[in-house]
Amino acid sequence: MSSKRLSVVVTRRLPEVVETRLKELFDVTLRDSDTPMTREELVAAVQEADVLVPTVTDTIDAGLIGQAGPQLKLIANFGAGFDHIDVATARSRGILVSNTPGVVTEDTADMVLALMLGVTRRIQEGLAVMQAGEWQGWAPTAFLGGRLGGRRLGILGMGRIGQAVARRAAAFGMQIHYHNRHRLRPETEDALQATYWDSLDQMVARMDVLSVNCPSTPSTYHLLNARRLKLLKPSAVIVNTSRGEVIDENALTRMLKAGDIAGAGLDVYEHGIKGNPELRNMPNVVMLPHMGSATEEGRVEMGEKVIINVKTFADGHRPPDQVIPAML
Ligand SMILES: NC(=O)C1=CN([C@@H]2O[C@H](COP(=O)(O)OP(=O)(O)OC[C@H]3O[C@@H](n4cnc5c(N)ncnc54)[C@H](O)[C@@H]3O)[C@@H](O)[C@H]2O)C=CC1
Ligand SMILES: O=C(O)C(=O)CO
Repeated sequence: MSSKRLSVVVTRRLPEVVETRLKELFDVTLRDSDTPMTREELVAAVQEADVLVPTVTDTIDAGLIGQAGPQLKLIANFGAGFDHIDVATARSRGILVSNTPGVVTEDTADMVLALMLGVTRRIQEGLAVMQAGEWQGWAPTAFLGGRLGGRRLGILGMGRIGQAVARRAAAFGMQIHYHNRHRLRPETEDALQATYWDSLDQMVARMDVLSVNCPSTPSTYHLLNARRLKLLKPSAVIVNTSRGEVIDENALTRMLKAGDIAGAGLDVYEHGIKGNPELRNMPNVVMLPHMGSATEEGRVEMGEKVIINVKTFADGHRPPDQVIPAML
């Protein structure tokens, strides 16, 4: 397939430099407004495109893939997570799927540490007092938080981002623990000085901070359900930058309200962009609008990965970041 003639439809605005390069390489349809496509627009896109470039806000489910024209051959996602794409249905119709892993790792791990500090050092409360002009001056007993150093960090999902979190947290003097689908190789475990827990229940019960870094898949849906959340120590803090669906958000909200855990740092939500209104006004909850990977540099690198995936496909090869259903 000649890359010049490949028809590529992009569902959201991307950094200008990425859009310019896409225009140079392909017959590309870019989005004018920075809003998600409607379902009707997505249907039209899969009926005309050889390659669809969606992102994490698009639902590419079996119903949509079923309406795709026979020309659709690649879904090149702008994003690392691919829980919004029905990869198995795409595969069954001969449509390849690719994503953008790796380039989001360090920025997202930075944000995990920012959320940890935000909650444990009460940054939100301090900020609110300063913004309201209500600061009464330094006091020995004001705004006392907890020290990260010496605390036990449990990482659920020790992949790229989980390991980048471990490296940062170790530099803060935290003790690193993890639960993962597969145990790491001994040399990797040694390098990270990380302790493996086969039992997620046992790890959850012993941690001071729990960072959620696994993908959203059928097997991780509500992995942190009400029963498991109750195992957390009342002094524990939970940080989620993976996907909202991994935590039962209603159960988490109830526990935070009851003071059954100390706090939460959240970048992603189970109940959509409006979030869970009850969470919003809690001083011990730091909420961000899904901005874990949001750096100028990272977004350009994500675009470059998309371009490499599409170009490689156009040149007759499998995209380097091909996603396969077994990865779920
Ligand atoms: N907040 C943000 O802006 C961003 C969020 N993400 C989210 O972070 C997730 C992780 O990204 P990466 O670290 O790059 O993925 P990765 O694939 O490198 O790591 C995920 C790890 O989770 C483990 N895992 C999968 N299922 C599990 C289970 N049932 N129990 C325990 N461990 C399990 C895997 O074995 C793997 O080690 C993405 O899938 C995405 O949802 C990614 C980038 C930015
Ligand atoms: O890449 C992802 O999966 C995100 O959530 C945004 O970078």
